[in-house]
Amino acid sequence: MSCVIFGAGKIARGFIGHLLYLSGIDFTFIEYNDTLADLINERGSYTVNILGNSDKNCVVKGVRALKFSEPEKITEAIAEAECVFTAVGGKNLGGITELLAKGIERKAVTGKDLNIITCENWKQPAQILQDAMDEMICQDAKLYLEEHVGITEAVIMRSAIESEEELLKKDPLIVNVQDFWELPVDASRLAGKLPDIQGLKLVEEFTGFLERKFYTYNAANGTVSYLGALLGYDKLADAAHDERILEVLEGVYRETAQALSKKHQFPLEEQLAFTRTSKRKLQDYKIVDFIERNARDPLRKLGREDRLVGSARLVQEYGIVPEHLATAIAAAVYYKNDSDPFARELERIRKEEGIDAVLVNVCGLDADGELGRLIKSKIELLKERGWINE
Ligand SMILES: NC(=O)c1ccc[n+]([C@@H]2O[C@H](COP(=O)([O-])OP(=O)(O)OC[C@H]3O[C@@H](n4cnc5c(N)ncnc54)[C@H](O)[C@@H]3O)[C@@H](O)[C@H]2O)c1
Ligand SMILES: O=P(O)(O)OC[C@@H](O)[C@@H](O)[C@H](O)[C@H](O)CO
Repeated sequence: MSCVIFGAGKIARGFIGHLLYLSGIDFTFIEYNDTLADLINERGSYTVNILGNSDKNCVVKGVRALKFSEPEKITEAIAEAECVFTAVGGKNLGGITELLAKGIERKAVTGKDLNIITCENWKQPAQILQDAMDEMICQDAKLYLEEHVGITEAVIMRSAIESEEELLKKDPLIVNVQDFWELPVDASRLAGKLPDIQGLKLVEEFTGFLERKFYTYNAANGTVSYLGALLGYDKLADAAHDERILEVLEGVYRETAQALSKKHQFPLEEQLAFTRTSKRKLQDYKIVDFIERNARDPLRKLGREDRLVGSARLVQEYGIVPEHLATAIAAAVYYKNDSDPFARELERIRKEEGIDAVLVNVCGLDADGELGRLIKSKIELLKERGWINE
């Protein structure tokens, strides 16, 4: 029995690889970055640090990685696997479809079930892969794809964070993770059975779970991070205790909870309780997480379907004015970080082409539409407060 994990980054190593190792399941990472793949093969092991519960720290041993430049070996690994996970980032899913299709075609010869589980913060990642496979798979493997391949989603609630410089010197593959162990997976799209993986929880009524998590937890992370960055914070939990940020955060929770409970027909109280678990996590000092990690790649995080603009649009659809989400978006538009190429590009667009260009080309909004105007009014408000000084 074996599994394959596309990606060998923080979630791949710090959650999926960790759970598979604890379950005694053999697995192979498939990594785009050759240097990272080489490092994994050279060292063959890495440490997972459980934040606030070091008794549970774990050395994951016997690990190996294939590079994207080894398509034949990747095809073989997928053909031998029972389950394929992806943790590459939603925007990179298109970069793995060719390899995945080849693997499925090879696996078709065996006629055995294969499940593919996305582990991404993204809108409908399983559907993206399903559509791509439907289009790419050769005629001979089409029936196999239909009857024996499940393409489904997991919701990743554990945070996996880069470790401290000192520890990285000893083990460059080390990952710091939240003391959280459950991996919910949409059961309705599976083909046959999954291997017995510690923490994996099959959820029959999955509808909207990923969207609820994305537009609650990640919208909240974005809010705290982009406002926190403006106010000079470095760590997430510190920013999540600042009363000025909390006021916006509580408003964001109210807005998203109302829309999500209406859309997915959950009682509002249940959705509000979910927001409280998000707030507790954000404020947990044991989870040493950084504004920079959470704010990183603002071009993606300001995208039309992503955590802030996506949730603001959803909120509007349900007749609610996304006042607080618009404040968070205004802060994100002004995110600066010279060491992040995506933040540098955002700054360039903002300064050279103007706010409307950010709203149109980054956020996919009409700059003079209701949300566009609301965001611009919040930018003015943040300037008046002295939070934006540009
Ligand atoms: N880190 C977290 O706390 C966390 C929590 C929940 C969900 N997620 C989600 O998990 C996914 C992975 O996040 P992560 O934090 O592990 O990121 P990461 O950057 O640490 O890892 C992503 C890995 O994918 C590799 N990759 C594979 N194919 C690629 C391609 N075609 N182009 C570019 N890179 C490619 C990268 O080289 C990198 O090693 C994302 O969708 C993220 O939103 C992360
Ligand atoms: O992983 P990203 O870059 O999509 O987003 C950064 C964080 O919001 C994210 O990793 C959360 O910590 C994680 O989704 C757990 O809720």
